[in-house]
Amino acid sequence: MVFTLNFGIVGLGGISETFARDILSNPADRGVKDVQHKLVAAGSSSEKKAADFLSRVGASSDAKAYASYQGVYDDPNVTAVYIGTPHSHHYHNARDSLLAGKHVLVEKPAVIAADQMRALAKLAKEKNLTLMEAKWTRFFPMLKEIEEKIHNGVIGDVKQVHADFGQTFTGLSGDHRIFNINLGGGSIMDLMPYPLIWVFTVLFYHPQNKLTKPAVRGATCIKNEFGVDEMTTALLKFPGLDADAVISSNINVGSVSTLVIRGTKGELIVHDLPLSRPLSYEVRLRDVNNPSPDDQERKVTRFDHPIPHHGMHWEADEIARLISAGELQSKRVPWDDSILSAELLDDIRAQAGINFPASIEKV
Ligand SMILES: NC(=O)C1=CN([C@@H]2O[C@H](COP(=O)(O)OP(=O)(O)OC[C@H]3O[C@@H](n4cnc5c(N)ncnc54)[C@H](OP(=O)(O)O)[C@@H]3O)[C@@H](O)[C@H]2O)C=CC1
Ligand SMILES: O=C1OC[C@@H](O)[C@H](O)[C@H]1O
Repeated sequence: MVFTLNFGIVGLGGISETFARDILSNPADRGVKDVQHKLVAAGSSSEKKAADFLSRVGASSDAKAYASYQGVYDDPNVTAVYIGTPHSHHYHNARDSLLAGKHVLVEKPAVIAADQMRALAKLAKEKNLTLMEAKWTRFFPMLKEIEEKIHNGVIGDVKQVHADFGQTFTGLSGDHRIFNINLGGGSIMDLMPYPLIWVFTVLFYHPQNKLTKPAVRGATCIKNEFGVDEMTTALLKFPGLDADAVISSNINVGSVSTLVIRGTKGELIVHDLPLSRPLSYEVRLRDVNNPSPDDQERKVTRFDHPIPHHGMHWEADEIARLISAGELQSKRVPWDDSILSAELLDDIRAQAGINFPASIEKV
């Protein structure tokens, strides 16, 4: 029996379009047989924008176009709402959806401040509804494979993760969400969630870490003329593992993103980035009996993982399975995961000196 999840989407920008196309792709293309998705409604700042969106992405002709988000929340055909609005709006949109009785998949970062995530989790529990942050990369088969290998000691004891995500945003005005402090702009909120996804995968969820929270041991940023961070670097300490993570993000110089995991027996390097959607990796093992690791050739094995379509369908499959099973939260992105990443982003922003308006942080 195939479970069909009826989605409504609010905030019809770039990522909502990618998400819509992915959920409407054939599940067989990714070997999925138990769930499928239908796009039944879209809510926007204008009805025409919503109608054009639905027709462009190939939704069925009975899908409803609304000139408001509330139209989607109140539509009885909608089972789950996908929220693709700017960061500042996630909390309020997710709250409104839950209050209207809808399950929620909310774009990353789910909230501006950790207290907002705590409030959403409490509300979802009270309403008996499924809530998940759209940390889509957590659901990639490649990431699951890397997680398993690292946790099984493929590169020995893991000592350091170096995760950097840079992407340039050129030709945009200060009103654009990426540069607008009132919309939660800057590299920390937009890109840093991905270095964190990798650090969580490799270190936080490492069995020997026993879910011990890392400490932020410093964060520094460069601000741009609009007052948002355009480049940030932070250091995380995992005392349970005796391992560190260096994470960085930038929206000014882009350049070559980096993801290297270093262990006592070698390295695992992720290639074909961005960090949000990588396609391959290599495991580089040294001869542990050789006392001089720097001088020696590594035994290198490469693994390729092409992604069918864009890859956001896997997170949609996850929430469909959760809803079908009556589960409120995902085991791969539980509410505590979203709360912890929000706490770390709060801490990084505080140490880097980035203050958002109180109006977008409040519960
Ligand atoms: N998972 C991923 O790979 C990606 C995730 N994202 C995340 O998705 C979210 C949206 O990003 P993206 O699609 O690039 O953003 P866009 O700017 O392209 O779209 C955002 C949409 O939100 C709505 N909106 C509501 N209020 C505002 C406002 N005050 N200013 C601007 N837009 C508003 C608009 O839709 P409408 O007019 O229909 O209401 C707008 O089109 C962000 O949280 C971002 O972090 C972004 C890119 C990739
Ligand atoms: O989530 C994201 O990943 C890819 C980036 O292009 C985008 O700005 C960001 O929001």
